[in-house]
Amino acid sequence: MTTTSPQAVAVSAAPALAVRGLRKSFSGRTVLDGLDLSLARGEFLALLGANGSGKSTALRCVVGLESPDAGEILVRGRPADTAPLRRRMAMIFQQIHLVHRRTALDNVCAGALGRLPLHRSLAPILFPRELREEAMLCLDRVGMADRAAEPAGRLSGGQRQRVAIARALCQRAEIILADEPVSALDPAAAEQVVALLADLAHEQGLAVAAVLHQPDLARRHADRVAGLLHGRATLDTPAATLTAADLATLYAPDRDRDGHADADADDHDRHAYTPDLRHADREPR
Ligand SMILES: Nc1ncnc2c1ncn2[C@@H]1O[C@H](COP(=O)(O)OP(=O)(O)OP(=O)(O)O)[C@@H](O)[C@H]1O
Repeated sequence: MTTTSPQAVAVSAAPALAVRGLRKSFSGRTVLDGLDLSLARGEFLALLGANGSGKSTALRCVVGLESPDAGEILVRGRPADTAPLRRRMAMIFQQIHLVHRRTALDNVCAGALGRLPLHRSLAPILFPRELREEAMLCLDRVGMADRAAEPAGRLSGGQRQRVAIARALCQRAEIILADEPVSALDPAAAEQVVALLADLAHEQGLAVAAVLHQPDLARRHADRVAGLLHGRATLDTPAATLTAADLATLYAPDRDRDGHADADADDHDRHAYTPDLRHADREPR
């Protein structure tokens, strides 16, 4: 008879990703101030927050592009400080990092480089047939199979972002972290890419977090919204119940670190940034 240890049960029930007490300063300036976040399998989380609130730094710390000063990053309950656990995460950026002269298919195959023997990863011609087949399935999943042979540089921004997502799938990432994936896209392409990220969470069980500067997109497609203010998650709410008041608190320039109004802020600062709240208070989905 096999028995499961309480520790193993705790790990299997753990969220796909948990961030606890994350701290990061640059030159003595606090950017992350004890950030807590969690992300479940099958969940699409939108990260909102004003410029400079620490969203990119948080994602960069999670994937290991920055070293946090303190805090814990757990993947399925285990510290994410080993290469195999880090490979479970893929990051997608606003600036899409594809090799433009290579085909979409080659770029997607590159997602598997971390698990290929070195000699197979040196030249695309050596990508094994099985990998190319897997990459084709990934391109098909993002609706780009018919452009597989096209050099990435000839694709539109939205198409390139979908190829970057296919590359994350080919990496077999379980967690996708997207930093402003649609900020450079037109509204239709942005809607398509965010809907795709939501589908990957809901249909494939991936854990997906995306920094968005469009509360409306978050409301339409995300399950949950976390809002960062001065490097802390001060808002955590189902996306469907996100209110104009939530957004006003998050984006008001005159909020202190606890989200309270700062009586000293002058009127110019107070009106420096007004998010588009026109649709924020409509009925939940
Ligand atoms: N490598 C770095 N060195 C110094 N300062 C940095 C570094 N990276 C980020 N910062 C600073 O940390 C603060 C938070 O930056 P971050 O990019 O995380 O914010 P953000 O919420 O993603 O903003 P945005 O919405 O504008 O992308 C900013 O003031 C930024 O200048």
